[in-house]
This record gives sequence, C-alpha cells and structure tokens, in this order.
Amino acid sequence: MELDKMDENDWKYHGEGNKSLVVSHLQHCQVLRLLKFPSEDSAHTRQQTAEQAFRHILNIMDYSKYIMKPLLGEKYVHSGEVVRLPLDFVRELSLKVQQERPELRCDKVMDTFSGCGLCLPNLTQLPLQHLRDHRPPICVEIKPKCGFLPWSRQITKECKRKVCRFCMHQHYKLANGKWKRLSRYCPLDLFSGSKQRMYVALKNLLEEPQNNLKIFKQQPDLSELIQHLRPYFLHTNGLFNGHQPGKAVLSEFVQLICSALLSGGDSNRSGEPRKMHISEGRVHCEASPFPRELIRNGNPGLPKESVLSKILQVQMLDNLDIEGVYPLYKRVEQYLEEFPKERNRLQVDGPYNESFMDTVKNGLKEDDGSVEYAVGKASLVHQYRVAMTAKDCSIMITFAPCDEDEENELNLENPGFTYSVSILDLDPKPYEGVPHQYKLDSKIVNYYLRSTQALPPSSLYKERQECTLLFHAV
Ligand SMILES: O=P(O)(O)O[C@@H]1[C@@H](OP(=O)(O)O)[C@H](OP(=O)(O)O)[C@H](O)[C@H](OP(=O)(O)O)[C@H]1OP(=O)(O)O
Ligand SMILES: Nc1ncnc2c1ncn2[C@@H]1O[C@H](COP(=O)(O)OP(=O)(O)OP(=O)(O)O)[C@@H](O)[C@H]1O
Repeated sequence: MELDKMDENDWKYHGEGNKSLVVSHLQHCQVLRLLKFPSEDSAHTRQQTAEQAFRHILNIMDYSKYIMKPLLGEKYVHSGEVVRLPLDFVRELSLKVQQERPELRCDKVMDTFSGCGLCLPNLTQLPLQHLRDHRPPICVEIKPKCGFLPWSRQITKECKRKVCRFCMHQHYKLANGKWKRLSRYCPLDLFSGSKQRMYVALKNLLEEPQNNLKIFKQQPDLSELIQHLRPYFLHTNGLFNGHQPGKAVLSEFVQLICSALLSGGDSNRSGEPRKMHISEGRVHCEASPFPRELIRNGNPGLPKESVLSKILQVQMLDNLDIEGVYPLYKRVEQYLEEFPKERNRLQVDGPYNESFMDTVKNGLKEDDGSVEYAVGKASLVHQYRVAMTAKDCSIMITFAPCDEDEENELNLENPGFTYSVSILDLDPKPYEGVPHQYKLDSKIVNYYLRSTQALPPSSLYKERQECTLLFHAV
C-alpha cells in the first residue's frame, strides 16, 4: 500500500462493530480498520495529539500480537500493522462510506482526526493459489460469545451456574429493544464438540443471526441463502428435480462449518485428535433448546488445537467471575488513588508486552501469596480482561470450492472445499470497564429471572418466522 497515493475510490465500506469501521480494497486483499468515537466525544478526540492516537492504536495491535496471538495460536491471529494515513484521504473516505453505514451504528463517528488505522489482510478472501475454481469464496463470521458456565465460589446468583450468560442476556436485549425476538442459539452447544449439538447451534444462528453470524458473498443482490449455496453443493447425492433439495444444501453447509470449527491440530497414537475436556457441570445450559435427553455422546470435548478450543481456553481464564473480580478491582482502585504513579508500573493501560503477559500469568498464582499484593490483585483483573476479549471475539471461516487435483494436493479434511479459519476483534477491554460489567451482570440476571418466572418457557420463543439473515458484500 503506497500511503502517499491513497485514493478513497480504491476502497469500499466493508463492515463495522461498536468500536471500529472497516473498509476493503477493491483490488488487493487488504482492509483498513479505523476507530470510531461517540459523536459527542469528537471534540475530545480532536484534541488528542497525533502521537496519543498513534499510541492508542499501537496498543491495540500490540495486544493482539503479544498477548492474544500467543494464547490463541499463531495460525489463527493476524495482528496487522499500524498505518498513518493522509488526513484528506480519511475525510473523503468517511464521507464516501457514510450512506452505507447501518443506522444503528451511526451513534458513533469515524475518527477523521488522527489519520491512524490498522491495515490487515482481508479475511473474507483466500490467497489466490486456492482459487482455481470459478466459484468465489464464501465466508462465514461467527461471534460465539462465552462458551461455559462459570464455577467461581464468589457467584451469588444460583441461576448463573445453570443458564449461560448469552441465553440470559437475550431477555435483557429483548426488553431494551436491541433485538425483536429471542435467539435459540446457545454458545454451550457450539462449544460442546458434539456434532449433533453444534449442528443445532449453527442452524439456530442461521435462523436468528442477530450480530452473532454474518455471511459474506460476492453478489449482494441475491437474497436467498439456499439459492446462493446450491452451486457449492452440486456434488452430493439426493438430487431433486435435477438439484439438491434446499434442506440438504443447508445441512451440508452447516456440516462444513462444523468441521472447520473442529479442524486443526495434532493427533495421538490412535489417530484421534487430542481433546480438551471441561467438567460436565459447565457444558450444559438449561436454557438451550437442545433437549438434554437427546444428547447421545455425552461430553465429547473439543479437539485441543481447534479454533473453538483455543478460544474457550482463554475465556476460561475468567475463573473468578465478575462477582469475584469486582472487589479486587475496587481494592486496586483504592491503591491507585493513594499511589497514582503505580498505574504505569501495574500496566493498567498497557503497554501490552511480555511483562504484561507475565502479569496475566501471575494472576494464576496470586492465591499462593508469592506475588506482591497490588501486582497480584491487578494481574487477576488483567487476566479477567484477557478472558473478556476472548468472550467477544469473532471467528471467520472462508471456504472455496476446489477440484479433485487440488484436494489431493492439499490433503483436505473436507472433500470439495479448502478453507481458512481466523480469529478477529481481539482488542483490549478497558480496565475501567469492570464496574460496568458488574452492573450489567446483575441487570442480566435480574431480567432473566423476572421474564422466565412470569412466563412458561414454551411461550418465550416466537413461532418460527422468516429467516432474518442478511448477506454482506465481500
Ligand atoms: O457485554 P456484551 O456481552 O453485550 O458484549 C458487547 C457486545 O455486545 P453483544 O452482546 O455481543 O451484542 C458489543 O457488540 P455490539 O455492539 O452489540 O455488536 C461489543 O462487542 C462490546 O464490546 P466493545 O465495548 O465494543 O469493546 C461488547 O462488550 P464487552 O462486554 O465485551 O466489553
Ligand atoms: N481482517 C478483516 N478481514 C475482513 N473483514 C474484517 C476484518 N476485520 C474486521 N472485519 C469485518 O469488520 C467488522 C467489524 O470489525 P470488528 O469486529 O473488529 O469491529 P469492532 O467495532 O471492534 O467490533 P465490536 O462491536 O465487537 O467492538 C467485523 O465484524 C468483520 O465483519
């Protein structure tokens, strides 16, 4: 990318979340990730020096590179590089993409003052050597959320041990109007390692994707998922009127996603992949629509090197739960009020480097008293923040059909397809976010208890309506 020759016409709107807006290059396999700010903060942002803004975005990249990448695995994480962009280019770009932005994200504005951004590979595409087939790649993005039930002794609300955070949160989101109907997706089914449960979880995501599932495809005018998928699944049996019935196409698609999520990693002597097992009590959510009595193969666990296992292991660094972390946070707060200069030594706002990583690891031994008091407490909070990042990340799987020759060449686990799996949105969660998380946790539990006590479980889910899945342009 030639930074002095940036032209907004070479870029188009790609997507956005709560904190950043992403544009993709029309020819090259690259995206730019630009930060956003609440519009009312824009005066403050304007006052930020270029150096502060650069530092901020560098912190985000360092966190991904030096903290999340070693924890989640080199092959899944692309940290990108910080770039300084010409201000004219950023301003023009911001005007150009404005009309494409979804209304619900327009409470924030793109940062057009600092000229700093992150340049990353466009993960919705595959390297060209995998594209001998004429059909364009298809990309699925899943934001899986927290995949286990907490077990901390500090938990005061019993329902948190039985119903997962995502399923409880659905009721709060419905009440405050974020979504119109409850999702039947349960993260514990997706993280179960049971193909049966994962299949149901993915089907439920397809039916009510909310912001947990996105599908990227080349022609944005097609509106039917099956119509779009059909050309990718021509090879299988069960042809009906000359083509696959819709249900079979969908089912193949879901199975393909499942195997990508379970793929990767080494095997033991018998050729079975090594597994990550978590205790029985943490893997079943009482609110999941998957009937417990139908679970055939118990708790099979996830292949250790699979993307789901990697994410779950980091999520589980939250072993105290927010109810256990909040009192520690308050003690550190008090300490920092007395000794404000300690903020730097405790790396409350970074830098995210090896020494921060050691602090996170120290969190694990804080209880044995071998670590200095303030460092110990702060490291437990840092550990929680790292887990929070893993609870909010997304998985991107990009599939491309391939022919038999390629299949043999690449030694593929799934005949007919080659794919890449990546993890994105690995930003640090602010230290000051802990009190907000504490309040939110209690709101979620209270709403859940209120709404489920008022109504029988069967009446909670609206009758199946039209699928609300939207396609996103590549
Ligand atoms: O708190 P949650 O679980 O609702 O997660 C937030 C997400 O909401 P979700 O429930 O996934 O729709 C939320 O996503 P949306 O804006 O709803 O798409 C953000 O990812 C938010 O992170 P951040 O504040 O931008 O760093 C997320 O906040 P964190 O809690 O991860 O900080
Ligand atoms: N490297 C990439 N390649 C392709 N698409 C990407 C890439 N990075 C981000 N995106 C797309 O842009 C969207 C927004 O990016 P991202 O999730 O990082 O935003 P965010 O604002 O940090 O999210 P959140 O709401 O979780 O805070 C993603 O959901 C994804 O669809």
